[in-house]
Amino acid sequence: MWRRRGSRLRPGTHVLITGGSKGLGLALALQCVERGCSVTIIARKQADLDAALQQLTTAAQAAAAKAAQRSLAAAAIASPSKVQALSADTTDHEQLSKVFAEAEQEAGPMDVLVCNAGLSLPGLFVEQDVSAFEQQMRVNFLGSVHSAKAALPGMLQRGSGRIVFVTSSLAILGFAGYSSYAASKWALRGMADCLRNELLGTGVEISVAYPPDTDTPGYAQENTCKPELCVAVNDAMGSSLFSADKVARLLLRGIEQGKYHLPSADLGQNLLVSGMTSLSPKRFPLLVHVLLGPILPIATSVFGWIANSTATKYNKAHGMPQRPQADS
Ligand SMILES: NC(=O)C1=CN([C@@H]2O[C@H](COP(=O)(O)OP(=O)(O)OC[C@H]3O[C@@H](n4cnc5c(N)ncnc54)[C@H](OP(=O)(O)O)[C@@H]3O)[C@@H](O)[C@H]2O)C=CC1
Ligand SMILES: CCCCCCCCCCCCCCCC(=O)[C@@H](N)CO
Repeated sequence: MWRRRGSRLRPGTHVLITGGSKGLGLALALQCVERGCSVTIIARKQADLDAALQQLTTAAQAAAAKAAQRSLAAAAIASPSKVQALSADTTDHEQLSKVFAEAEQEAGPMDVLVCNAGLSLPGLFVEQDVSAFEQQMRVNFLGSVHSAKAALPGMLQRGSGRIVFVTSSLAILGFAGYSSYAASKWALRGMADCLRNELLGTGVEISVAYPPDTDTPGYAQENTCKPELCVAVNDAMGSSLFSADKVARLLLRGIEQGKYHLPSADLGQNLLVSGMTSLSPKRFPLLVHVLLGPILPIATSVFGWIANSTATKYNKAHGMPQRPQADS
């Protein structure tokens, strides 16, 4: 097995989070600040950045006061961690490189980059415009490519760093309503697998996150255009909604442990991730899989059957053209 190097998130560690002004990104930023890390958040809208920066600054002051009370490191007592909020669009390479340089000038070399900025536009394939495919590819996939490309040269030069790609449960499986979104997240997962192999031994490491449904502004937004069929399949599989705090806590734990596949709050999902056929390390030790034997493929088949029968019934009930019946 490969030796993992954890990324301790301690005072002074500089974590840069794209899409850190809201939702999961903001939850991650707040928890990093609580640990005393220097945090840079990046997003487009200035008003949201300002509001987030205020929250982060308050959290940084509280963390410094708490550290002082416990008389921890003198440095932490003297100065709360650095927090900054910078406006950039992750799909614009030039803008992004400029703000990354600015961020590093202020808070030191970037130790951890979290490529989190993204959006979900659910829709049925036959109804959704190609522009939705393009937009999600541009932000979810290419935005993360630009971010990683802007951070990598410095990390390679220093021989250390971690890049975290936030994908989705929909980078492990797929069902009705997510054809455009899942494609962008599967692309990201594929790139991460290749990049991980390419960077072995350089000291720069990769992590991939697969969040489940998470209670964020983005989730509320996607629900305004989610097709009924998508909701039906999602519900039939018993998918639940998790708080951004909980999802963020698990991700940061996985980052600190140096995991490639970051843990999810959902056991079924963790098993699915572990069972993925790829060359990347298993989420659970190989022995667990050997001992589980046929149980995992049987369990995933049951979920597959549920997803398929739900969609088949829905399409029949809602007047989708049906396959002609053979003459009897
Ligand atoms: N919530 C969920 O159920 C799940 C979410 N995810 C993934 O987690 C990530 C975060 O999601 P969530 O917190 O729900 O999203 P939110 O919509 O709540 O927040 C998205 C953040 O990304 C920023 N952002 C969006 N586009 C860009 C861009 N082009 N350049 C820079 N910043 C951008 C937004 O700010 P601004 O608009 O100002 O730029 C905002 O800060 C996404 O990648 C999403 O796909 C994965 C699985 C489940
Ligand atoms: C042993 C086998 C167990 C199988 C468990 C299967 C559980 C399926 C849950 C599907 C959840 C989909 C979440 C989408 C999250 C997302 O990305 C959107 N909210 C877009 O933002």
